[in-house]
Amino acid sequence: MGYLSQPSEHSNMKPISLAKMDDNEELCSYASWLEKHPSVLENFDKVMSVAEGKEIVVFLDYDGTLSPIVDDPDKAYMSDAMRAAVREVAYCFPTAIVSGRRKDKVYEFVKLRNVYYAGSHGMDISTPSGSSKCEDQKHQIKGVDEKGNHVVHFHPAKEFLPTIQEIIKVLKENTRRIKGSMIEDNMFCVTVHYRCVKNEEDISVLREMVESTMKSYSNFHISSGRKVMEIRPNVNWDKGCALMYLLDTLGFDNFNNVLPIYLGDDRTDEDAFKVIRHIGQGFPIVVSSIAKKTQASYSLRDPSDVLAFLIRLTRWKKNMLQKLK
Ligand SMILES: O=P(O)(O)OC[C@H]1O[C@H](O[C@H]2O[C@H](CO)[C@@H](O)[C@H](O)[C@H]2O)[C@H](O)[C@@H](O)[C@@H]1O
Repeated sequence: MGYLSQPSEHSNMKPISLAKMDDNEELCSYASWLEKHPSVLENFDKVMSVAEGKEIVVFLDYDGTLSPIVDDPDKAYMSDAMRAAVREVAYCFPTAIVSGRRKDKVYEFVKLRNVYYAGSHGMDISTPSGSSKCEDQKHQIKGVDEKGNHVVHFHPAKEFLPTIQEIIKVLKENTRRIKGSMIEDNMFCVTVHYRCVKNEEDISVLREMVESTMKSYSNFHISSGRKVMEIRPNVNWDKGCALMYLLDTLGFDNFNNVLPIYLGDDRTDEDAFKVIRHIGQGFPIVVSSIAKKTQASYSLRDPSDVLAFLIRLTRWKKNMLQKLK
């Protein structure tokens, strides 16, 4: 299943216990953390000095990166200013949004036709032509995307769809009495939300309920996110593999010249950060206002910093083009 031999953390994984269910663990002071993961905004010119002449490809996570974290996942709207900035960036560079959410939902929020979308933590990708290098040809199927374009869909977890629907039904039933909890259908994965569960004891009960339910589904594993438990099928695929797949299918498989920029705030984005480190060039950028363990080289504080960075990136490209005239 692996793509370009990416190592998997999830193969043969059983449901695991969640040692930590909070948003993030603060490690040290933000100031000392910033020395290791400097702000890409404050060091913009220095950082971008290596980018001249390179093919920049931009990858953006959605929740917590393009939209602020809110209580109701159905109301995680991005601002018009952010939408305009992403649109401009996508005119300048190939741009993809890689989200844990189902792809159609992300498109509903973003509403931009000039970006690529990868949903369900990368397990739902549509690109113009698919990949000839992909080891997993049987999961590439011709179809039509949300924008009405003829595309090749890549669905590495397709076989799991009926079981995922069953899990959603069972989880909704089993967790019904936990006030504030919510089960989100993310197509190829499931998210159990507890941001609005006010009673601490209920959070522990919810965790036990989910773990005990998932004992019957050994082909799935549980990971943690920002006040969520994520239930994902055991396929060797993550946001890092999605990044590689997108680079390849969009024609950027010559790693000498490509410079991926990936912005994300969550644990699942760390897989993409690792891949960029492995490629050896590009900018893994974590969005965080607290010090936390990360593979990212640079940081941005919050979505408003992300907005400022995207605007700056577009301006940089326009200046470059101006210089060439
Ligand atoms: O990969 P992402 O685009 O970052 O998606 C990860 C999860 O994001 C959403 O949940 C998070 O944002 C919600 C809205 O702000 C918030 O209420 C929740 O507590 C956060 O965890 C989304 O609802 C999940 O399905 C995604 O898996």
